[in-house]
Amino acid sequence: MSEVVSALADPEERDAEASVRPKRLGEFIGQHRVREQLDLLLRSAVRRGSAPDHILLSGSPGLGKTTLAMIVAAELGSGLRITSGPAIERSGDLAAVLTSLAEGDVLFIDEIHRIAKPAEELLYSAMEDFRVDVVVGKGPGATAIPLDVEPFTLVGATTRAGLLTGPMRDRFGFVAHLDFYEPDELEQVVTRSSRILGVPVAEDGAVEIAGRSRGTPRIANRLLRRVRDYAEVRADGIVTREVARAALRVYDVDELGLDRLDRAVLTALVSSFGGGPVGLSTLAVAVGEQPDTVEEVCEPFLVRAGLLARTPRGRVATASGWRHLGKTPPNGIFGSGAPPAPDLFGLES
Ligand SMILES: Nc1ncnc2c1ncn2[C@@H]1O[C@H](COP(=O)(O)OP(=O)(O)OP(=O)(O)O)[C@@H](O)[C@H]1O
Repeated sequence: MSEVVSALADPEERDAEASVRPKRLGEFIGQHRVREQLDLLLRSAVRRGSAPDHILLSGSPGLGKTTLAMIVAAELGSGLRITSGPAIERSGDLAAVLTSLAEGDVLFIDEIHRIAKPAEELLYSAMEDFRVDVVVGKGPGATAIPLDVEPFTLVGATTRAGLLTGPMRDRFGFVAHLDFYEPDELEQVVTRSSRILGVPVAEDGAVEIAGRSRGTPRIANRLLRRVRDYAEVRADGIVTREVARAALRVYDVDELGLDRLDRAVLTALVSSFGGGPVGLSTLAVAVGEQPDTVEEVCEPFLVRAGLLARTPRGRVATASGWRHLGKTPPNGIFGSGAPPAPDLFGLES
């Protein structure tokens, strides 16, 4: 996957990201409705002196779920424990985390839809009754030992809300979906981060970066760092529109913000499969990526940008998708009339 949108494997990138992470709700840009609702939830809990309801956050990678979980703990003045669904393989792993929580702690479970089934069941009783039954031994001699869990708030994050089981979803008292950000909000993200990082950015430079950030703050911050590198080495250090454009050409980010992988997906769809429909796994093989990456990282933005649509028969390139690649869409193709609806068949999870 392109380094510009890939996950944060690099510790340096992780540190750079942490340094610009908003610490309090008031610093969190955009997502006004979610922010207002969270503000009420947290303030009322503080006033009552009790733990707020469990919180479920869904949305594409890099939209601020981890940031919000940290903010929840900060606003409550509570401790924060962070884990992830794939890291919890056995229910014993989860029981150990749960029973070590202090009263009022916030437990953040990223990718909660990937938690193993037995651990998920253990989580139900912890969320509802602040109690877990730890099974000791095997077979007929196995005994369940009930253990108390201090009242805590679970913050679950998922990129695939549709994959959560009903019982799991029902146990969250507050459910919020994070949307892609508007360009003016991303411009604020870029301006704020440039101040923290000490990078001189002209207004038109911030606008240019924001417009190519795929609606995602993480990408806005990452593009800012790459454009800064370019400005320092090949220009006078100031990020202007021209500098941003030249830098993003080097990094293969086009004017809509599509990177190499996004374009590879769209190109495969149009050139190898005649515009579709084609199944997700076939498309993923064609671009040499995991189906999950194509589905969770590329598709939500391509769908939102109106370049790709998901249909019951598979993925199809819209007329705008063809045109974005400089090709003429065939007659009668999906989306050649009205602008395509983001997810016509409700397949987006
Ligand atoms: N609303 C926001 N305002 C300012 N910066 C933000 C906002 N949301 C996210 N960011 C920035 O984007 C980066 C990525 O955010 P975060 O790690 O919270 O995303 P995420 O949704 O948890 O992603 P993933 O699902 O991949 O873990 C953070 O470093 C943060 O600085």
